Amino acid sequence: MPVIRLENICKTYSYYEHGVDRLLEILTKRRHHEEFIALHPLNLHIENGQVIGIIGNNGAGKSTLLKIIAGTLKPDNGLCEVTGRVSALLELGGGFHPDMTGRENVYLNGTMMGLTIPEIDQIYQTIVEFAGIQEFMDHPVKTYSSGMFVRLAFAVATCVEPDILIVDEALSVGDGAFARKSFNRIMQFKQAGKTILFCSHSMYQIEAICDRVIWLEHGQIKMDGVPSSVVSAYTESLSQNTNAQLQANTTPVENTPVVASSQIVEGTAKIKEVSVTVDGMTDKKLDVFSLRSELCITVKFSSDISLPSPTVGILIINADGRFITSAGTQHDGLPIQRDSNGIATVRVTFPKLALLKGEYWVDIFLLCENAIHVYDHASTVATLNVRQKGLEQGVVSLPRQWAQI
Ligand SMILES: Nc1ncnc2c1ncn2[C@@H]1O[C@H](COP(=O)(O)OP(=O)(O)OP(=O)(O)O)[C@@H](O)[C@H]1O
Repeated sequence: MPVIRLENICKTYSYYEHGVDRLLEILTKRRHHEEFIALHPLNLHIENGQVIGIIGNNGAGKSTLLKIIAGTLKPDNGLCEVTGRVSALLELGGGFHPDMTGRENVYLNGTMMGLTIPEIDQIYQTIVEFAGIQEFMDHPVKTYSSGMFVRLAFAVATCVEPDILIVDEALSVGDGAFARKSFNRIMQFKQAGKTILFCSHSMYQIEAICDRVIWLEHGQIKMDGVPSSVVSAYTESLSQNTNAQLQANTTPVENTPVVASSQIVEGTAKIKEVSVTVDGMTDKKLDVFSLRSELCITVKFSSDISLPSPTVGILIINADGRFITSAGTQHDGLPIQRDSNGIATVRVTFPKLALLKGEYWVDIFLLCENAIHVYDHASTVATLNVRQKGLEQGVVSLPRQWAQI
């Protein structure tokens, strides 16, 4: 039986150009507003324990859908049935009263989620410890920084033992050590078999976490299925639109950049240096001879030594924004030994690089030990300009054997 059942749910927003237009509409009984359909009639069933990724372009209707499931927004029509306690992290400070203290807001939110005061008393300390803002709990939340807001909201949402957790990734993870902690928390929910709805623009994380993905486009379900299929169809559609945008938005950084320096913040890790060489040459733009050149990428990072060693990932992207290939120390089984300061350097070599002609960019990721949470990302550390002999087509040359039968 589904724990979430939506039948013919739809939502239209009204826009009034001037405040007075609402009044005019009532008085004149004539329409003085524009309408925008955010969700067309939509049907969706979600089973208990499923981890659902919601993806789609800006304005596709993801937040609208999630707010309806969370019960903070009423649909215009249709049936929305949700079984169990729902915790949602959708709007920064949503559900918090600005004039009330952190402590009062914990009690307010807890009661709104159906907990009794003794039940909230029992989890209060866990919430405070998870949020790590003990000394601010008696201050009004309007004095909080956005980071403190996120910490408290995440702690409340996940400590009340919800059956269904709805998370907008952008609002859940915050930064620094808290990012890792909150990500681990989401993974614990997954392992405990809870239902999770996870909205993110990071396709990597969607694929890593979810077991079903729903792609929304213009307020309709464009695709619903296993993550690998939906994510590749979505990224394919993005790559058709983003070529020009990517070119405009990406400023290649110097090769061998010092991305971060000195002391590492507790619970985090940083890329310190990256060096990309082709046949021993280092430059911002590198010439590569298909199937002959050797590409060598060296990454130095620093990390919190009290945590397991981070893992390193390399992503090669073409000028259309398509992910051509990736390689990671976790996937490839390289154990990384760090020095006593948490520093290590790893190198990956691609002999006889099998890319075909074209321009490619190299991105570097520093990830947690499970290669899910991203600590740090260095974008376009090098541009590879690949030339080739002959007319072989496509982006990669596959090893092969021909035979006449
Ligand atoms: N309260 C509102 N009043 C009017 N229009 C709204 C309101 N909330 C959302 N919209 C509009 O509805 C559409 C869908 O918005 P929604 O926030 O659901 O999209 P989204 O997929 O979550 O986008 P994003 O990825 O940018 O968060 C957008 O065009 C948005 O401008």
